[in-house]
Amino acid sequence: MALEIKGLTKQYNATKTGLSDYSITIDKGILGLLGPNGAGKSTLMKIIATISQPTRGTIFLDGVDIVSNPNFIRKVLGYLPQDFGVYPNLNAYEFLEYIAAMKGVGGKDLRRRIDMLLEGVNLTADAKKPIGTYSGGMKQRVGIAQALLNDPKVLIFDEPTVGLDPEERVRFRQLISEMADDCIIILSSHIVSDIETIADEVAIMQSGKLITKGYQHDIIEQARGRIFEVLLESSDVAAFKTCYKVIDTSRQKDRTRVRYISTDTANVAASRPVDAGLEDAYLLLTQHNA
Ligand SMILES: Nc1ncnc2c1ncn2[C@@H]1O[C@H](COP(=O)(O)OP(=O)(O)OP(=O)(O)O)[C@@H](O)[C@H]1O
Repeated sequence: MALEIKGLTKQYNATKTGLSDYSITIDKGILGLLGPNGAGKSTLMKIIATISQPTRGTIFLDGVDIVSNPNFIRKVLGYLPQDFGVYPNLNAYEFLEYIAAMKGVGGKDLRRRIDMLLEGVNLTADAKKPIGTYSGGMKQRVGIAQALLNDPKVLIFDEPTVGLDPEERVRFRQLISEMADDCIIILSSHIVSDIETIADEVAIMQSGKLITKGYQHDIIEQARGRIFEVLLESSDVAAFKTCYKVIDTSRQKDRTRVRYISTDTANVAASRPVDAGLEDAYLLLTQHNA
């Protein structure tokens, strides 16, 4: 199973472009979408979920054009939008029953499936309370459960970890990892470490364009030899930031350890090269293409 996206463009109006000639092939497994605000992540997800129409371009799922045949993907789609809304007076169980009816999911196994999903997102104990009384993270978990109701083969999660505490993030990761052998799973996040721990492959986007896509180690490789650390007098850090892209700083007694990107070999005295991670590569690649 594969999604083949070619030349996808979304022009919202004369000045706003959501996607610009975007092409990517997405296979089974978990693909993490990373990109700064406004990169086009939600636009891409909405178009794949057939909520929004592209201005130009094609999307084929297993050879079928889903822009002109949206029902082909809708039957196998689970989607958690960024602005997921719930009915505050329904409890989680009733809400999932309602969504099941909307999706045409029924049958004698429905009750068991809802119970299993509520267990999967750790809401069994609260399933009979009105959703209006839930915390943001609990509502998000209802959203995750509804996306899984129809045993989807294409799963799209727009910022699924927003509001989840570390324990619930781990639970989410386990839940979708179990499905990844058999599904195309696309998720976006602003939190690089979330993508790092969840995704097999990563697509970095910016200004509606794909910058790079690949397995994490191949993307990290692109930052090899470009990441350095130096110990500076704390009073010198502000000036340093005007010359270099600083990734992180940490106070060390009276000095500050600065992690930074240099596209030349570092020419700052006392700098040392350090191993790159996904966050370093992300910042390097998005800075380079800005
Ligand atoms: N309905 C809309 N009308 C006009 N412009 C839009 C609309 N939706 C998105 N845009 C614009 O399209 C671009 C891409 O937005 P999009 O929401 O897809 O980015 P994103 O990567 O999901 O950002 P974020 O991480 O902030 O959610 C932005 O410039 C945004 O302002």
